[in-house]
Amino acid sequence: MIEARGIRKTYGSHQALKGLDLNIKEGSIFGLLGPNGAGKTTFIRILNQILAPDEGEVLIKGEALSGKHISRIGYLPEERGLYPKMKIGEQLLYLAQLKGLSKSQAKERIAYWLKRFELTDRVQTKVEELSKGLAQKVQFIASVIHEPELLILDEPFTGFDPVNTEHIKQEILRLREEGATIIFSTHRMESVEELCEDIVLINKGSRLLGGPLHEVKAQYKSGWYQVETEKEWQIPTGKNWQVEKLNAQLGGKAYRIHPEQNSRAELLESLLSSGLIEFREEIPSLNEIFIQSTRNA
Ligand SMILES: Nc1ncnc2c1ncn2[C@@H]1O[C@H](COP(=O)(O)OP(=O)(O)OP(=O)(O)O)[C@@H](O)[C@H]1O
Repeated sequence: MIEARGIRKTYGSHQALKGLDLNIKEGSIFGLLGPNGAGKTTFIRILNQILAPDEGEVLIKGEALSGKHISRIGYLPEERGLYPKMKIGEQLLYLAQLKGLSKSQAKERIAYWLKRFELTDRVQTKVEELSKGLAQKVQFIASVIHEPELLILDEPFTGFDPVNTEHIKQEILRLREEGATIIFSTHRMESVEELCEDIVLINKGSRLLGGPLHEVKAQYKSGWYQVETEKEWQIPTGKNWQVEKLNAQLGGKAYRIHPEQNSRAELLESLLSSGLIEFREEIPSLNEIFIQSTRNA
């Protein structure tokens, strides 16, 4: 859906993007990650054509990104941009028409979305009279009202309570099911783990790592296992395995074990003879991967 090649952007003497390359698959939820100041917003602004790159190109379905794509993109910016004095209904009507909907189409979709978000009775309420979470819902509606093919969500969960966060997650998944490609930028790694198939982590304007989330996680495995056995377990003789004792959770004996490479089968066999209750490979969280990789960069 999106191919970015060699994107460079400089503000004054500061290079915000230093030749960024990335690919985003059609119909996927793509995590655009990176520490503060990495260049994520700059890239998002380039996709939205608020900024032009100094060098490089962005292709959308193989075509150079241009003005004609604007109505096919939806954007939920991190800095929210609603007019505080406008009523919700008027506000959405205005924004939907800006994205190319006719008045009657816009009214129909507004009614549909306000109902979905239980805001129908607030249609005459001014944005400034809404709580942060309700205003966020209106902003979310504004970004999806024209049924964009590409939806860019910058920190979409800010200001939402856990129930509304879950509601928005379900809406995002539903939009993906309906065919939208979604770019999701956030510092909340646990929601990236829940939603994204592919990620890119950018740091200081360049790609640090990326790919399918499960492959990224596999690359960062430490080789440690957490296990619980019914009986005391002894390391088989002649093995140079590292072992730490843990608190048992299931009434047995618990360990953290790092066998030598390619010894997983042997480890399992040995544990089985002590009555294996639980066996779990330690998979690093995306949060750990983020911290470790950006610290080492
Ligand atoms: N208009 C601007 N003028 C000058 N420098 C800018 C401007 N906008 C961004 N920058 C700088 O460019 C770099 C990248 O900023 P950008 O906003 O793209 O980062 P980000 O990854 O979105 O960060 P955050 O996670 O903090 O939102 C930063 O060093 C920032 O200070």
